[in-house]
Amino acid sequence: MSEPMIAIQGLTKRFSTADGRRHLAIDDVNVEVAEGEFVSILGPSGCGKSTLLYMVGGFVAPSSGAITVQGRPVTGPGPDRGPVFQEFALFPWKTVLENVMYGLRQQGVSKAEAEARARALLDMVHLKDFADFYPKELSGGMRQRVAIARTLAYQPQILLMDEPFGALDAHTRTVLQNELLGIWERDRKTVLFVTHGVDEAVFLSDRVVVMTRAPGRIKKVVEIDLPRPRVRAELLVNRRYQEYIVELEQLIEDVHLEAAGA
Ligand SMILES: Nc1ncnc2c1ncn2[C@@H]1O[C@H](COP(=O)(O)OP(=O)(O)OP(=O)(O)O)[C@@H](O)[C@H]1O
Repeated sequence: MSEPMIAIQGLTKRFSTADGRRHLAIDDVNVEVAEGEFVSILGPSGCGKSTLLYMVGGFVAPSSGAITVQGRPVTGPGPDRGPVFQEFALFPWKTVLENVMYGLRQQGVSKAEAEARARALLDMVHLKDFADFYPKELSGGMRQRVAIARTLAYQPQILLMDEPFGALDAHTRTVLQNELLGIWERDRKTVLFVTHGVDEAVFLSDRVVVMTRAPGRIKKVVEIDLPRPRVRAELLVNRRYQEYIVELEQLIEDVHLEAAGA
């Protein structure tokens, strides 16, 4: 088997709480993600999904265990891993075009080339006519599209997405899920995608990693064996799709019951 794109081994994270105690957030997580694979992390609030993603991004250091990307240990952020995190807001004082160009300019790409690439990406996320707008003039869905374009601009091999569509209305979420799948099917980046949504996880993913309540451990990894390209209307009447939804809903319910001591 070829080397995994991301290998997470024995990963543990402890935080110090305000009163000086140590809080175990992630406990002995082991998972491998293959190149080009779309893997979602699903679990209850506070189980450590974001922390796991931030550690892969190199923004948070593990307490123990190891993360490698293409065999190289993660020691900090790098251009091979592109974050799409809600709190990584767009620069409000820059236009949409300037926001998408920013990372490229930082990397030393010439202004003309950065602009050409940024415009092509804005076209891809259906925002070509909004290049000169400022973030505050856009809807939440449009802002999230800009954030995705900005990350794609510097061509990371891995996309790290932390509930990127969580704050959007149901219709916009569906539209952006379709767009993300379209982009992914075209250039097959490796994606690690944190979500609370069972249907979102099944629709998008090759595999879904279900986590327990805190401290977050892996409860089960469910392989989603559904044909691609995926068309929502077809999946909704697909019996296997429905079975995955039921299986994952049941797993999430079990996680909550276990935590309640039932
Ligand atoms: N910087 C930090 N300092 C102390 N504790 C932290 C820090 N970051 C996260 N935690 C704790 O680690 C645990 C996991 O948090 P995390 O945000 O990773 O969970 P999550 O599964 O992403 O939650 P949600 O689904 O609600 O976003 C929580 O108990 C949280 O309070």
